[in-house]
Amino acid sequence: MKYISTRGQVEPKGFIDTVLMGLADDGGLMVPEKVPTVSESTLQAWSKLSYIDLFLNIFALYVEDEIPADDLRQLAEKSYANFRHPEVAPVRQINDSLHIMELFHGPTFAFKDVALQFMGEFYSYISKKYGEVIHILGATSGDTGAAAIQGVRGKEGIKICILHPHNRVSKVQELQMTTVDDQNVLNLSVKGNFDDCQKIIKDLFADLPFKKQHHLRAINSINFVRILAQTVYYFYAYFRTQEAAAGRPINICVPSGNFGNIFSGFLAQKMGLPINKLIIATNENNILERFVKTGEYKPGDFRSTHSPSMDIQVASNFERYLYYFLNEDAAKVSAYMQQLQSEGQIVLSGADLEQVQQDFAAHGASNAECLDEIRKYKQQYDYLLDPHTACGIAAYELYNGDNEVCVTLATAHPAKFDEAIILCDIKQDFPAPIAALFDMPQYQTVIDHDQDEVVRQLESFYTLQV
Ligand SMILES: N[C@@H](CCOP(=O)(O)O)C(=O)O
Repeated sequence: MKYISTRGQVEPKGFIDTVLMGLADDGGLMVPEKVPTVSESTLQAWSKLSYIDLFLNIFALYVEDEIPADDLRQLAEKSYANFRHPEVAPVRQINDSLHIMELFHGPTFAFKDVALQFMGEFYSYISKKYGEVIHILGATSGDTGAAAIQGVRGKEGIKICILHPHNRVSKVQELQMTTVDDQNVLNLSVKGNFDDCQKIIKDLFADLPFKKQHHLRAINSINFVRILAQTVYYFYAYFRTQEAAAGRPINICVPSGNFGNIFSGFLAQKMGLPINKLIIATNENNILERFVKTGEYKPGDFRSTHSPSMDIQVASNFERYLYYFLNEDAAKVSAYMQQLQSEGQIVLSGADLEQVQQDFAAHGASNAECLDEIRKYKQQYDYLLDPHTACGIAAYELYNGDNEVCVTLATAHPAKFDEAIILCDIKQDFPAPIAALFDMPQYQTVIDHDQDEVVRQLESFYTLQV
């Protein structure tokens, strides 16, 4: 299995080099040269596997012999040992048509742990086995940062710097990141929004001499391994719902900001998982909804919402979708991305738009809708949704058809977003690890939205002996 760039200017790479490269050196995103497909009989055989065995079977198709099978098993077992649920990602049936896959049983109570616990172990393995220097640079709207830091804190040979938007993440998200006192962690709180943070890190990754000199590694979903690790739970969700669905089509509804989570579902579908509909849920930052409904992909005005992890206008994995949408034509992808940069938009119409609408349905929930869903599900089912999952539920209610079953992905635990829960007049008890954060000192550097300042911070952090 080799990996290539969506823009076609990178020599094919193996799995490990692809992970280490992160953002492709030509500015594109790495994708498998050929997506492996699985037969019906394989799906049948996989449907009874435990989460870890399923993970190993799927990874085997992408990693081939680059990592010995025993090593990969150890890495996977270590990655999921800290999850609070033995199934890793359990599925709960809420009513006849709705199932919720709880992806928040990892150390930082968000779906990001599922991939980032593995990435932490993987980077540590690569650092020990090959002596690679691992200097992680990432941007977060709240959840990725906390999960990435948790995945590598205190690990030898690894340093991590995370940019988050100052005062634009929830209090718990901020505490999860900034109460970590390990010397290998640097939190930069940037006066700006998530898109500003993501742009800074992408520009630094695109500066190849800088990237090489400082051994920059990515943990965001620009890194293909993030996508792959998330693909596993789509298979798991499908298999765990099949019995209750009793032959009815199964849809999956996905709260998504950076398009990484939903793209993992798209990849699972491409591999042969018979997901009926992929439903994108987002908030008032509804670029993805507008794209699916009108064909116009155009970043709009940034809004602060009750679901801050999805406060994103420029969705980085959109480019991976474009690549497959354009029949893997890298020259066309480059032209579209060039157009996005110069004209600020991409517009699809006619048969192209119809194709997009076959691939996805999408809904951007308003702030009011989000809170209404939280109240409603607490009242009707005594189930407390976090605000991102609530946006997902709003989308499920709109797009799940009669006689269809839907798995909505619960991407975070409500305790991470008490600001929204309080607005619904609901009182929740915090799980102990979250409650403990409020008594801890914080470590972060607040900086202006200024790339040169980030460079200065990185240069001193990466040369620091820890
Ligand atoms: N919602 C994310 C934003 C970054 O997305 P990623 O999937 O590319 O890491 C967050 O919580 O940080």
